Amino acid sequence: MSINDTTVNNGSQPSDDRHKAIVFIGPTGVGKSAIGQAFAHSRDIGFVDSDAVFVERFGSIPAFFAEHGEIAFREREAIIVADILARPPFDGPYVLSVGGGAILNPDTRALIAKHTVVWLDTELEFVLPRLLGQPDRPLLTGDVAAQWQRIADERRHLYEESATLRFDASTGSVDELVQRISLALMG
Ligand SMILES: Nc1ncnc2c1ncn2[C@@H]1O[C@H](COP(=O)(O)OP(=O)(O)O)[C@@H](O)[C@H]1O
Ligand SMILES: O=C(O)C1=C[C@@H](OP(=O)(O)O)[C@@H](O)[C@H](O)C1
Ligand SMILES: [Mg+2]
Repeated sequence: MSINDTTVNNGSQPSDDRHKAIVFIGPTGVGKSAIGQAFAHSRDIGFVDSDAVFVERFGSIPAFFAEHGEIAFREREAIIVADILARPPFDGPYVLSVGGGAILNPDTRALIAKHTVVWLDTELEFVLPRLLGQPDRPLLTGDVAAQWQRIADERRHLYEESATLRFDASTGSVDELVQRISLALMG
């Protein structure tokens, strides 16, 4: 199965462009953190990753999952995203990359709907080599391929409903993807 490169919805736009975020969502391993950061750098705007903020505040994500469980993680993740969007650490537009499960929270979905939401989409075959090399994702235990596919399938409708723009991030370098996303966003 292949994914069409881009799909643009007429998503709601924030009233105040000064604080407009470009929010990267999508399944774990697709490149939200790497591409979000490179995209921000290319446009000389701020970048924040909600997982990085989580680690600053609460330490390692796998250790937190092991000690407190997913529900506790989700509660803190939702608060972090809400804090960033309410009080952005930058003046002007900025990029926010969230964790793959952030969109599970309905309040988070409502908050990001006021911004430009870029869904980085892909399929298992493209991310699996990366995931196998990075055993730091607490939901991907045991059969990593089966777990990734199950989680991606469960969340797909939430990515779809949240996205302003869907982008096939399966192939291409980070810099190439940044250029393609820029073109798709700016026209
Ligand atoms: N297009 C790409 N090409 C090559 N490596 C990539 C690409 N996108 C991401 N990566 C690498 O894959 C890994 C997972 O990317 P990451 O940005 O952490 O994904 P996410 O935040 O969506 O989980 C990182 O090591 C990253 O550098
Ligand atoms: O998919 C998920 O539920 C998660 C994805 C991770 O972020 P990335 O999507 O950036 O890997 C991180 O938030 C945590 O391990 C949970
Ligand atoms: Mg990430």
